[in-house]
Amino acid sequence: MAKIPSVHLSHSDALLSAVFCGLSLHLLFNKLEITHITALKRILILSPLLPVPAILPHYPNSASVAILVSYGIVYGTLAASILIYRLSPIHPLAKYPGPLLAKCSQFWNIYNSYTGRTHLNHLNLHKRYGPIVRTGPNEVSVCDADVVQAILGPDGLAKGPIWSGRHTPKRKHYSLISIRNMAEHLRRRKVWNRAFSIPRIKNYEPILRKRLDQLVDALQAASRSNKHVDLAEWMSFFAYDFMGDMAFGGFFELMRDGDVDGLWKMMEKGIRVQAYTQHIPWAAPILYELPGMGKNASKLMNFVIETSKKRIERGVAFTGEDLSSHLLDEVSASPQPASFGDFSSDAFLAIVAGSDTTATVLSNIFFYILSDKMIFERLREEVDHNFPRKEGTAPSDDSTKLANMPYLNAVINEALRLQPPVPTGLQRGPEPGAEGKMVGNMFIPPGTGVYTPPYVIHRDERYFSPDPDRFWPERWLNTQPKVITNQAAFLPFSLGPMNCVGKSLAQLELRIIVATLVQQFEMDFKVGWDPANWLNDLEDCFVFIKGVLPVVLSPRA
Ligand code: HEM
Repeated sequence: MAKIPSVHLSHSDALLSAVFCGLSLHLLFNKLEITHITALKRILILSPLLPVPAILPHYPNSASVAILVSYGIVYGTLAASILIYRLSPIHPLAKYPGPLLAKCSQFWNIYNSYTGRTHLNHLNLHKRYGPIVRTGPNEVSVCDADVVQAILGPDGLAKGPIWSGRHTPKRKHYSLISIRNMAEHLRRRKVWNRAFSIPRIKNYEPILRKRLDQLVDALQAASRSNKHVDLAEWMSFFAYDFMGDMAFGGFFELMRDGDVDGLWKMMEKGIRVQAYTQHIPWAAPILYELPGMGKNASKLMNFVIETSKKRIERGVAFTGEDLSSHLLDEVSASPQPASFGDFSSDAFLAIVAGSDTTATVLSNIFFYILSDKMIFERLREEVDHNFPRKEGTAPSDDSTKLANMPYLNAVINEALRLQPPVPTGLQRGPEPGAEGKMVGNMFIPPGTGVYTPPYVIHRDERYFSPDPDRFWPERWLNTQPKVITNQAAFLPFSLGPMNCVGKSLAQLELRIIVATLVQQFEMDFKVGWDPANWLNDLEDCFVFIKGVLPVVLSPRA
């Protein structure tokens, strides 16, 4: 065995050298956000060996004890130094109040994600501590409409640190949503803006109508069996099939075949894993190496990669205009297609970002309107008035009319307000490597994540009153003088240059589906089912993961 060199220092100086090594590691990690797994492993494994030559002469009979002592002191010092710094008044976020455990460690946030209660937790924290709360060692949550505009708006911050932890480490290519460099984000966003511009969305209406007809037929068939259906599952399958059409011109048939390939389940499991890794970007590469952790995300990604290849083979002439035709620039005279890596990452993003969110909002809308039959009836009256059944007109015939139906849009807005599908995770921060930045009167130090949690802001009575916790669509109708409905504090699709690019498409989907189903079906919760289950089962895993919504349907006479 190779002889370990030794350095002669007194016992206490030798131990101090290990303390010094631990402090230096803290300084290094404080300066640099190291996410390169090999570099991280090397630093963590090799650096505690540096003090060993000084410690060894004091343990002449056992080199392994000397090594253990060195590792113990280095890691112990590193942990203690981090903790003391985080709780000390010199920490740049020291002036913001928050729970002690949150200031100490991100494990507090991981635990909250594990319970699925992050949205409720943030709500309680803001009630207790006020508009700015320190929710992590290097994190704050802001519930103040003016500052929120400054954070998310055009002069605001870049995507926050959670996006480093949400990116699958082995993938070299980033999807639009996880790009933290603002200039690069802007560059990649252009093609998405084009694909989801209002005139383009008109072109997608026939695809939406085809899938809507399929949904209505399937629900009618299900209603004939006299059994209840899980309406939330149907909304998910519908949204997934439609996003498959939108992104690739086809390939998904969950409404027809059920989730035979386990695609929806894979997506949900992947979402849960990311909800943990987002809190500790530096450890994400290590976590993803644990057995089972990245399995579902990579299975789904592989499925999307295969589908992307098939889509390229088919070409726009076969599929018609879809998101891929824009990402691949297929209709241009001198095409400048995205690389295959960027294309498949963005196609993956469209499927996840576009299906789960829409399905959750649709499910929430039906949950709320079935909970209050007066609302259901008022909505149906408006739909019937605009699309009289005896004249044979249908809501899907006229999207412009749908956009101008006040009560329909009030119902949709109210569901988006009370249960925004991204309840907490709108996070921004200074770009990696950049200096800190002022937003409003707040200085945001480098490495900080700033949350603007819609779930909390939407329930603040400064912005929505009276009864901010009540589902009350009338608040959106501007008919009563004392009602406050502050549009600037309404963020279900976020704000600014990194907001939801699919907002107009999503609104179209919501209007068409809700108006059609309300007009075509009688519906009620399954007898004996407790509606309180629905809200209890909503879990904040960055997006909401939902439970079951058992509904009995019958075609309207
Ligand atoms: C009701 C349904 C939807 C809601 C509530 C919603 C909400 C959101 C939110 C809150 C964000 C995060 C923005 C941020 O970090 O500031 C987002 C991003 C995004 N959404 Fe949606 N979304 C919905 C539907 C859709 C649809 C149908 C698509 C179509 C593909 C879509 C595509 C995207 C994309 C690509 C991003 C990333 C944008 C970027 O980083 O520039 N979303 N969405």
